[in-house]
Amino acid sequence: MKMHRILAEAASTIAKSVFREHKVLDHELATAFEENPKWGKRDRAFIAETVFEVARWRRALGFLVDSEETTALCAAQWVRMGYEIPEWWTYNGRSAEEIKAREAELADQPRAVRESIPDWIDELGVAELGDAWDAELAALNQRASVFLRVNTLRTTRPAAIEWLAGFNITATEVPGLPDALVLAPGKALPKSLRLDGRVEIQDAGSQTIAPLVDPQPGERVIDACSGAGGKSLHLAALMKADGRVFGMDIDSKKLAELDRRAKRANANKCVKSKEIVATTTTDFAEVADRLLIDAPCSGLGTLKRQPDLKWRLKPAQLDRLRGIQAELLDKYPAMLKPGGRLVYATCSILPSENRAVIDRLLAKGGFTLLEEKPVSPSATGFDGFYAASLQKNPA
Ligand SMILES: C[S@@+](CC[C@H](N)C(=O)[O-])C[C@H]1O[C@@H](n2cnc3c(N)ncnc32)[C@H](O)[C@@H]1O
Repeated sequence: MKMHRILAEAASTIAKSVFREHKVLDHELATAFEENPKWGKRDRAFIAETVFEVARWRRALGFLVDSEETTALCAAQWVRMGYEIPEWWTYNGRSAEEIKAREAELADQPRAVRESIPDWIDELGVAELGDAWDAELAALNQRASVFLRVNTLRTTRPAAIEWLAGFNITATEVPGLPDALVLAPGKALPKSLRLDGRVEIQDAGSQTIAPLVDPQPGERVIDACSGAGGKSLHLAALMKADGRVFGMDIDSKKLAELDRRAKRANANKCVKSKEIVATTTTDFAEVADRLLIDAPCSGLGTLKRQPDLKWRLKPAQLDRLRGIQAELLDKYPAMLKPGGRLVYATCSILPSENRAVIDRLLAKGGFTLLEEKPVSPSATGFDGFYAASLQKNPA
C-alpha cells in the first residue's frame, strides 16, 4: 500500500500535539479535517486510524520500535497496518523487519507495556479492581463501535434502521437496550445524519443510565451535570416530552449545545437548560421528582473512545475529581423532593469514584440505596459506567 507524505506528516503532527501538548485527540482530528476539506474518506480514515492506534498503543509501539519519538511510534503503527515505511520517513528507531520480529517479545513484557498504560493507572487498576483489572484493561484497548440512540420523539427503531439503510448504513439492534443501534464495524455516521435529530450518537453503556432514573411523564427531573445533554435528551424521550427536564451545568457553552440538540430532537418544550449559579440549589430546593448527578470523573471507562485520556490524566486530577464528586453529592440533593429518586452516575470503573462516593452519602443518612448498575467493558463490549439509584428518605 502506498502512503501519502502529507497524510503521514499530518498524522504524526496530531499525535505529537496530543503527547507533547496534552491536546485532546478528537478535537485535533476534527480541526485538521475541517482545515483540509480536500482529504477524502480514505485519507481521513488513514489519519484517524494512525493517531487513534498510536495513542492507544503508545507504550507497546515504543517497545517495538525502541523509541518514544512520535515519528518512530507512527512508523511502528504503519508496520502493524501493513504499510512499508517509506524511504522519505525519517525516524530514530528500529527497522520494519526488527519491529515485526519484536511483536513476539511483546507478550513477555510487563502488563503496563503490553497493554500500553501509564504505570500509575495500572497500579491503581490492580489496587481497586484486583483480578478483574486484566480483563477490563484488555477490553478498554479494543476499538470502539459506534452506538446510536434512536430518538423515540422523532421515529421508531425499525424506521430508523430503514432510514439509515437508505444511506447505505447498516445498523442493528443492541439486545437489552430498547432504543440502541450499533453500526457495522468501520462505519461512521455522516454529519448531516448526526444533525438530523432522529438518532443521537450515544454509547450503549451510557444508554443504561436514564432508564435507571425511571422518569415518568409529567414529572420534574433535574439533570444536574447535563453537559451537552446526552442523558437529558434520553430522559425527555422516556417521558414522551411530557413534563420538564432541567439540564444544568456550570459550562454555558455545553448548555447552548444542549439547546440546539433539544430543538433538533423535538424535545425543546420539555428540556430547559439552566446555568448553575450560587443560588441554584436554593432556587430549586425540593423541586425535582428525580435528580441525576452524572458527575465529572476520570473517564477511565471510555478509554476505547478516547485513548489519549490515559496519558493526560494525572493522580492529582483524580483526587480533585473525587473531591468534586463528594461535593456534588453534598449540595445537589437539596433540589430533590423528599421521597424522590437520586441517580449518581460516572463513566469510570474505579470503585473510589463510584461505590465509595455512595457509601459516604449513605453514612451521612437521609438516603436508601435502591440499586447499583455497574457496566463492565469486558462483560458488555460497551464503555464502562457506574450508576446507583437511591431514594431520598421521606421527611
Ligand atoms: C460526565 S460529564 C456530563 C455528560 C452529560 N451528562 C451527557 O450525558 O452528555 C460531567 C459534566 O459535569 C459538569 N460539571 C463540572 N462541575 C460541575 C458542577 N460543580 N456542577 C454541575 N456540573 C458540573 C461538566 O461541565 C460536565 O459537562
